[in-house]
Amino acid sequence: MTNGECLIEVEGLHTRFGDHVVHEDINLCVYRGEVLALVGGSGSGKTTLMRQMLGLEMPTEGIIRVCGEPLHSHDREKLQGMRNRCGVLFQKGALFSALSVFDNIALPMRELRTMDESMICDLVMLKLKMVDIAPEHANKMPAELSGGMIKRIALARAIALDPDLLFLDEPTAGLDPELSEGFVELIRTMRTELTLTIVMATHDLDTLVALSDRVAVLAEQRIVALGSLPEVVGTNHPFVTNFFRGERGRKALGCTGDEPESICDVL
Ligand SMILES: Nc1ncnc2c1ncn2[C@@H]1O[C@H](COP(=O)(O)OP(=O)(O)OP(=O)(O)O)[C@@H](O)[C@H]1O
Repeated sequence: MTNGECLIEVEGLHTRFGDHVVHEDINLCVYRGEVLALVGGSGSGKTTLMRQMLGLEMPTEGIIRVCGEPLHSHDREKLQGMRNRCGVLFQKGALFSALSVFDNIALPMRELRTMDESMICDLVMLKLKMVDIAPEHANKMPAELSGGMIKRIALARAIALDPDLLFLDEPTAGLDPELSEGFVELIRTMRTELTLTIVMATHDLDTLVALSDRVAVLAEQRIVALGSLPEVVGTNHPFVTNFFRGERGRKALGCTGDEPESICDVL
């Protein structure tokens, strides 16, 4: 799945907002082709780290390299080119409320200024199809849509420019378990079809288990655990213990009590 190439490399990253220290010496590599999940308490700096990886915010110290090139030394044009290779599904503001479904998905294509309207129309309809939304919804406004549809359309916009990298901030937040399962399945399909590398922040254990190849746990301003799910679950850190162990963790990890020598042993 991955070829060992660091698509995103974070080195010695520190983030401070005034006196408030959010990150202290974060070092991380996101391998091409993997799904890396960022896990941590509220305010542990997951969203900030993703925004920094996108070049939307500057760390106080440290370097982020994308494809080997330091992000924050990029000029505006280069940064925009890099951003065009990234799709983003942020928790808040998933869609522009004043734009129709069609125009929301068309927006990144129009901003490129390289496609004519007929090509944009074909591509928007294709993206809608990819996320399982019927064409008759194209002219609807976001206020007319259910939460599940908004997520799918926001995903269609995130993949509008066929990105290499997808950032997902709490992708299943606000969805009931059934819708959440369907959405996770859709992300899995996209990941395979588009050979995406995904960085995702989530509190949801089911989403984490279903999608991630590796997990990075942010706590006390640092990465306190990093690795595959079994490696992380086996870590003896209070946040990890609270987050993964107990009934909730056993359920999400599918532990029935009959597994010989498995991840479930430590839960
Ligand atoms: N622009 C900013 N100015 C000041 N403080 C900020 C700014 N952006 C983020 N913060 C603070 O940095 C901390 C980390 O925020 P961030 O949103 O990255 O956390 P998070 O782990 O994504 O949280 P959640 O799980 O609640 O979304 C928070 O305490 C937040 O208030």
